[in-house]
Amino acid sequence: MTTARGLEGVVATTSSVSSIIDDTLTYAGYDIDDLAKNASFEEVIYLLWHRSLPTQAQLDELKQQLKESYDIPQEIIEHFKMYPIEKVHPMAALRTTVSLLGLYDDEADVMTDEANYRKAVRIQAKIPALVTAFARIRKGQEPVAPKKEYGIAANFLYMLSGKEPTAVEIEAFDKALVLHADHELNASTFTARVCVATLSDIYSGVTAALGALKGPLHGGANEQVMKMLIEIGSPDNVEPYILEKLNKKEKIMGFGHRVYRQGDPRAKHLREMSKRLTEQTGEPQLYDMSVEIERLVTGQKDLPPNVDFYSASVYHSLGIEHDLFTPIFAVSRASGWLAHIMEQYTNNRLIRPRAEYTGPDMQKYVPINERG
Ligand SMILES: CC(=O)SCCNC(=O)CCNC(=O)[C@H](O)C(C)(C)COP(=O)(O)OP(=O)(O)OC[C@H]1O[C@@H](n2cnc3c(N)ncnc32)[C@H](O)[C@@H]1OP(=O)(O)O
Ligand SMILES: O=C([O-])CC(=O)C(=O)O
Repeated sequence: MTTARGLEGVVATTSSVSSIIDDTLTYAGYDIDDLAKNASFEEVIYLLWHRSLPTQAQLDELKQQLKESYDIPQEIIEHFKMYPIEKVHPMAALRTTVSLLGLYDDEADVMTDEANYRKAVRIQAKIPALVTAFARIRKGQEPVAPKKEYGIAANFLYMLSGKEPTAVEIEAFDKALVLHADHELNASTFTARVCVATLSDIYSGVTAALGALKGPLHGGANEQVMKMLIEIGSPDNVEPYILEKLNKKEKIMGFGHRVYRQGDPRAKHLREMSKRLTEQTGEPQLYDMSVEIERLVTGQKDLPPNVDFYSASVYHSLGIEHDLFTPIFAVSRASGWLAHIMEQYTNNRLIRPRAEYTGPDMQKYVPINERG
């Protein structure tokens, strides 16, 4: 048996959802650069779930289905109110309440393709309301009901603040959702596929994926990037801060990637958005610091930024609280998880690798009163 630590380089499944080939990312064959420029998040959801871009009628139908499912059960609002709120991270709240949503779905354990698609629509539609309701309740505010005329991006911003978002904010947020929607067999998607490959239900798969996304080596990195920008404080402090971290062999959040070597194609879009938005909000130093960090980390370690690096200053510029950055990633990535879960069901085999044993040799049981 050969051991691949972290499964590096192991091809664990076939998939037609997305690909990373020679540092180019595609969703069902469409280059991410093309989609970032032209597609809406709802179009991308359709693309990931059907592997083709929708006609206008197909897009309208999906949007309608999503809108009909925007609301979350009142029981979940009441549940949020029972949390020890000051101690609960929004990713923990989201992970818990996606699982809870399954209790209120009569089809939770119905395993037909049609029922799974209907549940995918419901989960995708409700995650924004879960994130924004929790974000408000923890501040003593009532949740804001979704507006049926809004798409997912506009609705998220609206439900979070209770104010009408501007066209610039909606466009930026929608593009961020497009850029984060899927990424081949990343850790959270793999987790989802492992879970549902036991023929467990779709809520279990998304709940498991949320647990994996939460970690700082994966989706949780975007919140850590913002923490670092705040700690650094000013462009002058970037060099001593980064060099000290690198000397101590600490990781710089938002850099490096298991698959990309030349760089993450999504980062340049977020970099450009960060420049524009930080200028508009009067905090250009956040972008300046980010660029200086990139120059140093790339120069010293040859590690380019990943999707999480510039997304931090983008979300901050949209007025979003920093511990909501990873839940926002989940709002988008749910679309990819759901595509992969449905793909796994249609061509399922249990996922069960082996471990190379490194424990003690065969031993004889010793009764407890004879142990030294
Ligand atoms: C959406 C996403 O999930 S994108 C990734 C988000 N995560 C982060 O930004 C966290 C920081 N980055 C990392 O921890 C890693 O680059 C990962 C987890 C993304 C990829 O990890 P792996 O492929 O397992 O690489 P691994 O952690 O083994 O690193 C290889 C080498 O590069 C170094 N390295 C990797 N990333 C970084 C970093 N961000 N800062 C400093 N050094 C790094 C490691 O210290 C290691 O050095 P060594 O060989 O001298 O020990
Ligand atoms: O693919 C990965 O390993 C992590 C990543 O960039 C993502 O999930 O978007």
